[in-house]
Amino acid sequence: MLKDLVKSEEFHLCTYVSSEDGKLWQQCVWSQRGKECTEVAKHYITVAAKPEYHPTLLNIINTVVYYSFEDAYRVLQECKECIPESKEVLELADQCMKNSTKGRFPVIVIEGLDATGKTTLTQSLQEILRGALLRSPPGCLSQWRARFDAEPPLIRRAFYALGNYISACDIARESAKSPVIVDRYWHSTAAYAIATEVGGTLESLPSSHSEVYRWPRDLLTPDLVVLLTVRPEERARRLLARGVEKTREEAELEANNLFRQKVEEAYRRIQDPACVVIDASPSKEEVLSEVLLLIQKHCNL
Ligand SMILES: Nc1nc2c(ncn2[C@@H]2O[C@H](COP(=O)(O)OP(=O)(O)OP(=O)(O)O)[C@@H](O)[C@H]2O)c(=O)[nH]1
Ligand SMILES: Nc1ncnc2c1ncn2[C@@H]1O[C@H](COP(=O)(O)OP(=O)(O)O)[C@@H](O)[C@H]1O
Repeated sequence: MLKDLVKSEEFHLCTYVSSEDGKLWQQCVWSQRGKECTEVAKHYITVAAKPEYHPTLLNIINTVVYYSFEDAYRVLQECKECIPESKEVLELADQCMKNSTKGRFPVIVIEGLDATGKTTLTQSLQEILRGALLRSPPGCLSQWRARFDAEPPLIRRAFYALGNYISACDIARESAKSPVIVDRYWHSTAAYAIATEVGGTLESLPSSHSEVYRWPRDLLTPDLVVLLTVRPEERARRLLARGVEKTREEAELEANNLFRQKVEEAYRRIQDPACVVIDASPSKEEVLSEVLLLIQKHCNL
């Protein structure tokens, strides 16, 4: 490109030089074919204060993380012409009560990266607590999941957000009858969206008090959220042993340690309710008994 510039009749070029006193200057030069370069401007470069939010954060709220049913619903409404499946998702969303209210029984959400043991633990908890086992996105959306996973973040995350609201409707109904165990819910939606959208290192994640981690006002709040964590090598061993096809994001988690760390850190920063972190590396039986103790303590069960 530079050689194309030099061939052109005239061009402007900026270079950065430091003066003896250590100051940094931007020197803009202008040149005409065959003539000497002429300095046209010289600017002193100063260090700006670190912005409150990482630039990639500014477009997260309500474009990849949704904080109300309406915001997520509106995105899929816009997609009805180009993604016909949106109509059916919206019809299911229409049937769910907005602002579903939790029943008198406790609602426990189990979160964690793939292969941390959520499926195993939630099935055992369902049996022991004689509760209902739900998941987000709910089964009624499974047939369209791959379709929306292929869409850009704006649409994909709206799909998962609506999935949480539809699951919330099921949680409200079931928690009137028995304890409810949920395999993934809002924390997964927010953590994967934030970790995917925020570039850079762990330091680029919004600070723990950022509004990006707040719980949606209109989404049913669980009594307890347990985050299962496992050492990366143990998780890889379990994934291999399970031999199940990974989602694109799981493949990404495998390949990209930084992305995995960002997802886990985003999980930990979400508030109201915050996750209770459990090391799920021990045996299934040990993990189960630790989580049961936690449930007894938090939910008086
Ligand atoms: N459930 C859920 N999954 C999401 C969401 N956003 C992204 N994902 C992706 O979907 C993958 C897992 O979806 P699941 O339906 O839980 O698939 P699974 O095989 O049951 O995963 P495990 O529950 O970890 O066994 C996650 O690992 C993410 O890569 C979300 O909002 N909710
Ligand atoms: N505590 C544990 N110790 C050893 N292996 C486990 C444990 N929990 C689950 N597993 C095994 O790890 C694999 C992934 O577990 P799974 O429950 O499917 O995780 P997730 O639902 O989080 O993806 C399965 O083969 C399962 O049998």
